[in-house]
Amino acid sequence: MIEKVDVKSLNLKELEEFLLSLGEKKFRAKQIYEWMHIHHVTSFDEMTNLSKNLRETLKEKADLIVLEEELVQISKIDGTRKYLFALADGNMIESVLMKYKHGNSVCVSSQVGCRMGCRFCASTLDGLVRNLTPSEILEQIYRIQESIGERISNVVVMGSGEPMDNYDNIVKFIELLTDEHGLHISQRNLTVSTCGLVPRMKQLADLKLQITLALSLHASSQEKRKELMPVANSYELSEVLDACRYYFDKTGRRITFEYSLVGGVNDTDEDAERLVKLVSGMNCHINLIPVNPIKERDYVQSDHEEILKFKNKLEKNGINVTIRREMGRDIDGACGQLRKKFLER
Ligand SMILES: C[S@@+](CC[C@H](N)C(=O)[O-])C[C@H]1O[C@@H](n2cnc3c(N)ncnc32)[C@H](O)[C@@H]1O
Ligand code: SF4
Repeated sequence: MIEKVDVKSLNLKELEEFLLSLGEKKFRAKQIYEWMHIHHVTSFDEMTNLSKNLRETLKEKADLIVLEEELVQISKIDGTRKYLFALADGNMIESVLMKYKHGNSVCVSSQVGCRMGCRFCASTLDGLVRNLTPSEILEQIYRIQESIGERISNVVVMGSGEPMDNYDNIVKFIELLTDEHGLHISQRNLTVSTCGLVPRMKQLADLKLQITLALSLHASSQEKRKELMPVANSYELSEVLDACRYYFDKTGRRITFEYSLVGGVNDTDEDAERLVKLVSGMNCHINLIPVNPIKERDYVQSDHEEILKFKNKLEKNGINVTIRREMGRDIDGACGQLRKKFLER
């Protein structure tokens, strides 16, 4: 069987080449591109300015990737929505919509599952199933925008999966998401979070994009990081921080460090002091995240007082720090949990 072309993962130039290969005029590509990336139609039949013949050819030769909304949970506390989407092959992924005063932000998944094995994370419990295509990552945003009837202005790649482990597809996704002929989200409104795959972080830096890179740090010593994140067995903390400095040098973009506070594990005074030393002199921002306990592990959240103490220590040393608001506390919290619960059922 000849494989169909995933047209939503093609940039305009590639789509033009595809149309030319079908014996069609180049300008058809722009029309199809707009139907997919601006109007977010769900079938070739809705592309009404194309001839019937062309629509039939497209059905035969191309795939129009569309996600199916399987379930939505809406937080009564802050309106956060958690979506479970079905992919064409039956796999499930989750995405989150957070409503802020400054606009709507969507957190997307980059893989089905994850193979990085971080101890506190529900996404990795069953390992990696597969990478998501650029179209499947984009679709999470398009379906959510269509379902709420409001524009999405911010995107964070912080759902299930390690984006730097799906590098080429993520870079293509960024190109399509920020393209002026599509949804045209500003690069500055996009954050990509990584557990610290050093060579890929440097490769991304070399593209000199204006996106924010977030590093999941979670520990201030190599030993403790290794305990929480197996990826630390491959890269020393010093190498990961050097890659962050490299990213800043190439892009001028301030790095965000994510630090999930786990009670009794990485939340002591000593941890905070080491963290201060580690990032001193760097143009960065630290996001403290009270860990969201998952039932498969016995990690617990730090006490509220400990969290404040930790934050104050950083602030006193001139570090930009925020405690991340726990959005959607009343719906299946940690990413990967909703999918896991659904699969178990
Ligand atoms: C799910 S990951 C996805 C992006 C990328 N793989 C990474 O690790 O940065 C996004 C962030 O959520 C954090 N995270 C995962 N499970 C968590 C939990 N149970 N509680 C709090 N934060 C968690 C991760 O450490 C990471 O900083
Ligand atoms: S925290 Fe990120 S890298 Fe680690 S297992 Fe979860 S999704 Fe994967």
